[in-house]
Order: sequence, then C-alpha cells, then structure tokens
Amino acid sequence: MTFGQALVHQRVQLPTVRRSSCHRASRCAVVMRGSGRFFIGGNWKCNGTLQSVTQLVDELNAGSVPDSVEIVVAPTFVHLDRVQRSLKSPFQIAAQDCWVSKGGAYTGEVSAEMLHDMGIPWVILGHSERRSLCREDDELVGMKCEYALSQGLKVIACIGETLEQRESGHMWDVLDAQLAAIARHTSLANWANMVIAYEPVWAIGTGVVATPEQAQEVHAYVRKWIAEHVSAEVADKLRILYGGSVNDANCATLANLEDVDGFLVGGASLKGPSFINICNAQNKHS
Ligand SMILES: O=C(CO)COP(=O)(O)O
Repeated sequence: MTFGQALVHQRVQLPTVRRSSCHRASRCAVVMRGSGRFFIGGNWKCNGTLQSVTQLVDELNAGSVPDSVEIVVAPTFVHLDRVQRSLKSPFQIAAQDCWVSKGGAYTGEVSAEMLHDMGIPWVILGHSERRSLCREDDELVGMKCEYALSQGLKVIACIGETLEQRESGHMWDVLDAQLAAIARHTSLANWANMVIAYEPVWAIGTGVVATPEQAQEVHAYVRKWIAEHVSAEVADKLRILYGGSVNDANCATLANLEDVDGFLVGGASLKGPSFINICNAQNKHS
C-alpha cells in the first residue's frame, strides 16, 4: 500500500465522464485564457551547480519577455534561496514538491509552510517523475495540493498518461482518476490558485512532443471534465499547460492551440535563451 492509500479516509465516487466535444467549442468568440495570462513554467528538475544556476539566472534577467505572460521557474530546494535573491521580476519561483502535511519529524522533507515563509509563491505537485520514481499516487497528490493551497501556495498540479496507458486504451481512465483526486481535495475558491499541467509521460525528456491534435484533444477533455465535475466558471478560467519536449521550434504551434494556456518546460528551461524564446511563443509565427 502506498503512502497516499494509507492516508485515505474517504473516497468520493465521481460520475463517469463523457468524452465528447470540447467545452470551449460552445463558448463566445472572445476567450479569456485562464486568468488572462499565458503561463510558462520552467522545471529545472534535479539540475544545476552554483555556477550554472547563476549563469541561467543572469540569462533570464537579461531576456525580454512580454507582460502578457506569467513566468515561474522551479529550481531545486537548495538553489531556491539563491535564485529568489537574484532573479528579477517578472520571473516568479516555484518549488518542485513539498510535504503533504504540517512539517515535523519527516527527515529530508520540506513543508508547504516553510516555502510560504520563504516567500516562494508556487509549488509543482504530482510531477510524473515523483509519481513513478517516488511512488506518489493520485490520492497523495490530491492531499498535497490541498495542504499546499491551505498554506497559501499556488499549485502547478501535473497529470499525464504513460505510453502503455495510451496505447492500451486506458488513457482517459488514468486522466479521470488523476483529475478526480485533485478535484476531491480542491475547494471551489482554491481553483483560482491552481494550474493544471498535462504532461504525457512519453513526451517528457524524449524529444517526442505531442502533436497539436493530441495536445488539443486532451486539453479540451480536461477543460470539459472540470466544467462537468467542478464548475463551468472554473473550467473557463483554468489555465491548462502542456509539458513534454517543448522547445523553441515547436512552442509557437502549440501556443496557438485553443485550450493550451501555457507550458511546463523541462530541458529547454535550463538554457536561458531557449526559455526566453519559449516565453515569447505567442508572438512567434507557427
Ligand atoms: O517534465 C517536464 C516539465 O515538468 C518536461 O520535460 P522536458 O521539457 O524535458 O520534456
């Protein structure tokens, strides 16, 4: 039994979702995306030395990014303070994970209240690498979202299927379960402090980016799911990011998709000029 399962007190069954047309298809012509700002996250994962992090921060500070984009980078815990001190506005900072409850006797962990105390506004939760390598299950991810939100953090909650799940026809069930766990633990008001990142596992770090059709199909599905299970208003405002092998070359096409409200970038976020280019994706020609 995983940690998340052990902590489950009560599971609420959500109705099955119809996988039909896009919720946004019926919306008026002027679409407000999320809170109105395209969102770019840079997930630095377990990378960086003092020297490389300093260089990356310098490159970002020297870059030109549009006001219309909200940008958040996620260094390792040990680099958070250094980056926070040196990275300039408009860049914001995220942690890559946090503990599921109040801090205490949890060796090696970092709590949400510590991050909040440090002035770190965002946290990434449920990344597929944590789900697979650290055995974080859907319920634990939902509980982490709930606790982080309760401590005043904003959350980038990740979902996504493996290639095997996609090819075996289980993709929608996997996404349903991941979304349901997040939704169970997120109050209506707290959705304003949440973005969802759709990161198909097969596209992460592989150079195999989802096709525009694949990305749009899932993003539309996620928005429809949220409309049906949370509220239409939340669905309209929610920013749904795509992650998985986003780079300078493919970002413009993906940025133009109806239901793509931003990106969560891994490898390309470690190169300042590339990341700056991706931050300008909406202004590039696809
Ligand atoms: O996992 C990712 C972002 O969280 C994506 O990683 P890559 O951009 O390296 O594929």
